[in-house]
Amino acid sequence: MAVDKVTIVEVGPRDGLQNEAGFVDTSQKVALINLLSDCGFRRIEATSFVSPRWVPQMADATEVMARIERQPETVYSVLTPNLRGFEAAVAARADEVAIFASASETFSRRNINCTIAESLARFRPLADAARRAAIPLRGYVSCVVECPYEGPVLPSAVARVTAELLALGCHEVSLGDTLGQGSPETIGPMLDSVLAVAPVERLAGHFHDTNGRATESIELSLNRGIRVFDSAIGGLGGCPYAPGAKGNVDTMKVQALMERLGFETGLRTEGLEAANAFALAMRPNERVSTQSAR
Ligand SMILES: CC(C)(COP(=O)([O-])OP(=O)([O-])OC[C@H]1O[C@@H](n2cnc3c(N)ncnc32)[C@H](O)[C@@H]1OP(=O)([O-])[O-])[C@@H](O)C(=O)NCCC(=O)NCCSC(=O)C[C@@](C)(O)CC(=O)[O-]
Repeated sequence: MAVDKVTIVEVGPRDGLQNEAGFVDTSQKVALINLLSDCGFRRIEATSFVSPRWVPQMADATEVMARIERQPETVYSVLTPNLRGFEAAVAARADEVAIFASASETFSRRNINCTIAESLARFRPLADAARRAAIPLRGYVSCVVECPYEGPVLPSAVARVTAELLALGCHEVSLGDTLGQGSPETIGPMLDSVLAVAPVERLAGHFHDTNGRATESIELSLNRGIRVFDSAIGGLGGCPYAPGAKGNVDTMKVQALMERLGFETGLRTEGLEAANAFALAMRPNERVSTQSAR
């Protein structure tokens, strides 16, 4: 019988470390990514080319990309908010770039300092440049069920932004429960709405684990046919513009869930344990709370 496969996108080095209090040394970031590369991940989100004034933790993006030991089969992806970030990502030999929009207006303003419509307009030249350079483009939608500033988010708003990102040329859109407040009761209707406008094979789940219910949301998403999930080793991180949000769902938890449900991830247990121990050891006690660039 063919085994059903799931891809885990390891986002700890970016989504995790962007939120740590105090600057994590570049060597530590590089060592973490190298350990993750040894686990068999085919997709690692390594860093982001954003404004260092907004997210100081990612100020060493170019150096991180230059120093990691790349596995030939692994895609090293980076976040890019604008054309400037894209150009820096290309120069750093990123294999994939990710643009990030929000389903909530206030989160969009707090995170990237523009409205949702403005963000989509800003992404267009970036998407065109990515197409010309044949660099795969990933999209994110933040706040798919709840916004830290506006409260519950309408499923139709998530579907609208997802459709726009796909129209821009994203090969995949990752649905972000930024605040980690999702449950099957809220994730279900959101997925219903998104699946009405997007093919399931173009979607990924990105769940933070603030309430410890991320694996329930993943299980529900699996039942709807989603086979790509983002997670962070050691449960690292959060989002600097989502006060109160805890880290991404822990990669070890997702791996255990997939093993229990009979899905193959291609990840090596020994490697995961080593990377997990390293991530836990590098995790400072305190996180950044709300940051403001202005
Ligand atoms: C989008 C901007 C740049 C707008 O920021 P802005 O202030 O409106 O734009 P700006 O053009 O005036 O630029 C401000 C400064 O940044 C510089 N700058 C401008 N662009 C770049 C660049 N690419 N790389 C390096 N520097 C850049 C620019 O040169 C200027 O420098 P200054 O004059 O102050 O010295 C800013 O808001 C920003 O960088 N935001 C990023 C915020 C961020 O990274 N948030 C976390 C990631 S999203 C997330 O975690 C959610 C996700 C994806 O995981 C899914 C989920 O869970 O929901």
